[in-house]
Amino acid sequence: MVKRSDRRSRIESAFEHLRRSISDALGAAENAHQRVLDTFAEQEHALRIAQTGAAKAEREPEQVTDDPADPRFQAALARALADRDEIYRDWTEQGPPSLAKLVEANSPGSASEPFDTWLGGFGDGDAANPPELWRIGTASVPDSPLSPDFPAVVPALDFAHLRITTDGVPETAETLVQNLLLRIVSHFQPGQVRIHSWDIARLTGTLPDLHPLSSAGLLTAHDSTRLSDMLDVLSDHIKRIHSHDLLGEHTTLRALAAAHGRRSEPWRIAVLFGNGDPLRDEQQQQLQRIARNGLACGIQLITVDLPLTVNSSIESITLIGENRARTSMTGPEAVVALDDPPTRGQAAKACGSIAAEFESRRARVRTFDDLLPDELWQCHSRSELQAPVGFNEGEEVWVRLGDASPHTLIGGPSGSGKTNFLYGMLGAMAARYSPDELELYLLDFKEGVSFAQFTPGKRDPSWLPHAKLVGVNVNTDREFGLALLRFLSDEMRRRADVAKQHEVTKLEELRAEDPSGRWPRIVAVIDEFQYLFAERDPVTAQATKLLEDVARRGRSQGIHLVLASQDVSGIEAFWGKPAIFEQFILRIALPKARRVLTEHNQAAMELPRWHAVVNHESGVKHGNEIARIPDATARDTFHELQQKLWQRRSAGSHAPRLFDGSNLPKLSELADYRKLTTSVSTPRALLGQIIDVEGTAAAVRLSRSPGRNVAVIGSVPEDTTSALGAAALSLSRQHEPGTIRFTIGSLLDDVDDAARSVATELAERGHQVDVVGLDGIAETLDGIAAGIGSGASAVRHCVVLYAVDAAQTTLERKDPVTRACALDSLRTILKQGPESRVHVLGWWRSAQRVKNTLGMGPVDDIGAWVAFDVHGQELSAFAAGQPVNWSPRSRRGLFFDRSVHSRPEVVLPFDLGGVPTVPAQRSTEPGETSTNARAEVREEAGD
Ligand SMILES: Nc1ncnc2c1ncn2[C@@H]1O[C@H](COP(=O)(O)OP(=O)(O)OP(=O)(O)O)[C@@H](O)[C@H]1O
Repeated sequence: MVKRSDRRSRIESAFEHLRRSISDALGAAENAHQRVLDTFAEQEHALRIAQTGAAKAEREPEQVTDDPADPRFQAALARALADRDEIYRDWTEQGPPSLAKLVEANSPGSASEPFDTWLGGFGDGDAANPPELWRIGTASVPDSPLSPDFPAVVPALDFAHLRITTDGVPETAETLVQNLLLRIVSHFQPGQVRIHSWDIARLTGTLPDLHPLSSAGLLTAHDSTRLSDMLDVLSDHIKRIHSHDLLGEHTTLRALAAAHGRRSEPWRIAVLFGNGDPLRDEQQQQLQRIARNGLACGIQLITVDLPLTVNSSIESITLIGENRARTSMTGPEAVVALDDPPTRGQAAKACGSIAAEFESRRARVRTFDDLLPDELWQCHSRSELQAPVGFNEGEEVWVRLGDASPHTLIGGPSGSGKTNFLYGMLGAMAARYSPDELELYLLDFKEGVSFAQFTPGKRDPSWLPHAKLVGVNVNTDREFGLALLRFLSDEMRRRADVAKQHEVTKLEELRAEDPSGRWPRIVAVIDEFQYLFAERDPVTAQATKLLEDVARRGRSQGIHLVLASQDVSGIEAFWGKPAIFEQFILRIALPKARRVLTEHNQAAMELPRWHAVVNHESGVKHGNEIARIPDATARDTFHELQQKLWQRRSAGSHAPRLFDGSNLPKLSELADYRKLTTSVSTPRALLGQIIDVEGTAAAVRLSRSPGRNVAVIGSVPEDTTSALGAAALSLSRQHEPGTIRFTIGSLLDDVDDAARSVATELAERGHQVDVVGLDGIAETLDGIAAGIGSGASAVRHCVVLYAVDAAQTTLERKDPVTRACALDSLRTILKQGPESRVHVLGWWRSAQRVKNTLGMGPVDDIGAWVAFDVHGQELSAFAAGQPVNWSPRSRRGLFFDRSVHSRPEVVLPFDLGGVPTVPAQRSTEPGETSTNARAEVREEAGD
């Protein structure tokens, strides 16, 4: 029995164990299950919190769970908030302060500062470097921890259009736009920003606080029914700016302004208030086009409730009620609390004073000084030259010489102010560009000394450091115009050759390739240039050819022509050659100028005094800019500037070469004369000065070869004695005493003093000089001829004969015994002398008389000649038989050296300085004088 009860208790305890085990096992499973459920619930909460946003889940937990107290939700929320804080930490600590700092630095003054610090003043912001971002309010990210504030800014002006979408309350948008525009118009000089507004819903225009700007034309409120007018105005601006300002390397006004340090056009901001509906098709398309192309031209659109889709940069602001907005700049998370506006009175007052300031600037009489920059010589001429020349309603009107407008034509009747205009333009350029950036070649064909101011004078030693050449009183010396064109053409070729070596084609590229080289732009001014083409002759033909060359190819080599004329209508060479004329893209028409602008452009006819039409579009009407031209020739204008520039000139700066057609060049000052030295094997006899840019001497080399004699032909003693004297004096300079001797034949009373003066001067220089009169000439020539027969001497012998033909009878007188005459001796000297170092420098009073001396044969013994007041046809025999086209003119000669010339060239006789060319008075008989002179000279020469 015991056994049975034991067994039962064991079974019961076994069951008990089993039950406990089962119970334990079941309990553990339930716990595990619960844990899994909890984890799952928490993750589900986390997922929902993530979908809703941690901040919203915290703010409105019932959006995420039915039981916000559920610890599993709380755990998930705590973790989400901790993660968010971790993610935001960097931004929270550094983002807002660094943003505020960036805005402060990049949006100075009215671009970001509170209204009360600047409202009511006039800005002087740098329009070449405008702020990119403009403040509209204070932003925060409500869902971020601590939610620190930061300034909310939007791009404006060149950088982006602005699209505003309202919440149905357009007044908020209007305040926002007004605030932004107030900041912008107050930032720059009055006039730098122009506003256009249009409101579909309001006939009276919008932006009431800005209304005072409209009195000065700074705000144009367009009629609500005439949107097209506004769009047309903007489209026209874009077209004009493209064809006017953006022709060169720059594709935006902003880039152009950055390169030149100034804004050539004001900004135009167009504000359009719509009603949410798109515009009519063609208006919408036009608006899209403006949006696409406007920013490059400084045209910014601000649209309100107007659908607009463009590829160009556009920022959007969406108003969300209570003066709050979201912007594309700050992203969807940030909310912008828009700035409160200033009071209406404050804003209107500020706009009123901006308008008044603009008006008063516009009305101010601008002077020559206003054409000058604050700092001299700060500009580079790599791509073009530009400078203001006048003012339009107070705004500067600029001219540009560059690829797009290489050359200028200036027209206006006498007294209309052409010379004054040139002074203004050249002054404005010379003040901006240093002489390494700009060189000037200035020629005035009219009588007078208009450009002489640029060269040193007796009272004022200053000169314009940019000027290389100044030609005044050139009216009869058309060859000088030709010489300038030839010089420019040669320079153009030289530049093109160097460019080629650098494998480029244009000056601009050459300057980039050769930054250390000196490649200034050249401006060549020819005033009254019609004189150059005044006759139908070879000068006109050559000038036309050269002008065409320079006009066409000068643009790429930085060579710019500025041609001015009273009347361009009669210039056949010009009008008959469209290829030339087309290159003169910049036209300046002074009041009543004819044919400078196109036929249908009559603007010059209505111009008031001291105004000009400046037109960079070949004179067509839409290129007209009217400018008031300041007085640049009055006292203390150009002259004062020249003084300043002269003081700044570099150490090596030389005064410009002056060609003054009314004065003769002084032999003693001529570079070619001063350069003469004794260390030459073949001396050169200088006869006059060639009409060229350098002022080269007309020189004949007296080598030991046949024909190296010089004939001076003509009946005007002052010219011919100058040529003979200059020849003798220049030869003396190339010989040590004892290595040359002179025999001066003074054969005409009228020139005896001139001959004797030269003889005295030669003797004073230590040379042996014999002066012989009519009485002794035959014997002297016979002696020299006989000497030639006995071989060459080491001493050069110059036989200088004043008026050979005056001794013709004497020379022809035959020796009764030998039947020989001195004329034969002269012919022998002419023929055989040069090889024996004996040269004749003779003056004959006509071409026929030279022939008489030479006899029947050819004229080869006269290798070089200079002729004054002799007609061309008389000279052709002396110029290898070619026709010589020359009408004599006062104080000019024709020079030909058969060994170097293909055709004769024009020369000026020299002013010999102390050595008189013609005697003032005669007191004694020629024979006596000669004898006395001989004695004197021999004495002085120590002979
Ligand atoms: N913008 C101006 N403001 C004041 N005076 C001016 C202005 N332009 C020219 N003048 C004056 O008018 C006169 C004639 O000017 P300027 O010599 O420049 O004319 P021009 O067209 O070159 O005449 P011309 O062909 O006869 O030489 C000068 O006395 C000059 O001082």
